[in-house]
Amino acid sequence: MQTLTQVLKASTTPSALQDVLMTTTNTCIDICNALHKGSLAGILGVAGNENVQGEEQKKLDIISNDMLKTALLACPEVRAVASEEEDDIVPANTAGEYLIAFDPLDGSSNIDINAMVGTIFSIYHDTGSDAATEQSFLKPGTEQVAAGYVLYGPSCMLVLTTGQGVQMFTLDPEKNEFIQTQSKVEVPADTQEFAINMSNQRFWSAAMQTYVNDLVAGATGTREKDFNMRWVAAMVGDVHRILCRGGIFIYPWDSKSPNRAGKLRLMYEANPMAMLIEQSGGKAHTHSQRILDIQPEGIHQRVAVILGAANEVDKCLSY
Ligand SMILES: O=P(O)(O)OC[C@H]1O[C@](O)(COP(=O)(O)O)[C@@H](O)[C@@H]1O
Ligand SMILES: [Mg+2]
Ligand SMILES: [Mg+2]
Repeated sequence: MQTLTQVLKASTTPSALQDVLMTTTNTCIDICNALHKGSLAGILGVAGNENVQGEEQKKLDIISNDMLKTALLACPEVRAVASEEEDDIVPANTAGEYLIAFDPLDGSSNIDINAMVGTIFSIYHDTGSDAATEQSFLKPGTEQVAAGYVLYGPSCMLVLTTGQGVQMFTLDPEKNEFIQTQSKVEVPADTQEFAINMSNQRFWSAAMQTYVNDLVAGATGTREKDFNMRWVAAMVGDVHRILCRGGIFIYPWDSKSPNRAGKLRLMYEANPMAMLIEQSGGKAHTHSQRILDIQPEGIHQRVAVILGAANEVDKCLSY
């Protein structure tokens, strides 16, 4: 079995990008080790601040953000970073060639119940003689050169794409190294499993309510087949399930917050997951367009997300 380093060395991935990927994923191993210490290290609970999006920050949101920021700013190939937990982009080395956007800890509400969380990252190529600005990051997801996540679950896993399919790696905790455990991930086009936060049902659009009602009606309704439901409450866990055994994941627009397009963030969550899903043969859309085609207007922009099994995403959009 090959290590991540060996897989990258044998690929056409530019060596500078390999450095960025190794820095990112090695830092995730450090985050994993910190998570495993849990209460023993005094790292659980709330930090007492809000992020730029008005969400309560957990101590681990800040710790994992600081760990990634510190490591990436010290990497000569990194031009700038953007994070869900930072108000503004953080310029690094002007001569660096890569921009990294990340959600340092996805599924924050799961931390205190010892359930699945993860780190999601998205990488763009960018050069220039001046320091990077927010504008440098505002590229559509089609321009990502790599995307992935590290899932801190019963085992620690890295799921990665550099635009040539999706590979899975499992952390060997004795060697502190990711080992390739799946070389080609494929999402089946059809499914009988969906993921959505049902408690928001009355706030969805009429069309979304009809679509989900038809799923719930199962074999007795127009779909004429039963559907199972799962909700990890961490996008990283729900997307991982879809990459492992298929399904559809939806975080739609809702009228609880009518002025925002959705809950999830385009740069840190939707774009990297959309690249992974498309690279595995699935689809990723908002209510009206392909996620990877969106021209971002701001680094903290939110979007509605409908992703997973290609035929089921099409079915949902047909409503
Ligand atoms: O609280 P809800 O509605 O179940 O939302 C869960 C969703 O929110 C998120 O936790 C948002 O991510 P953060 O934890 O990074 O803010 C997603 O991972 C997840 O899909
Ligand atoms: Mg998140
Ligand atoms: Mg987060």
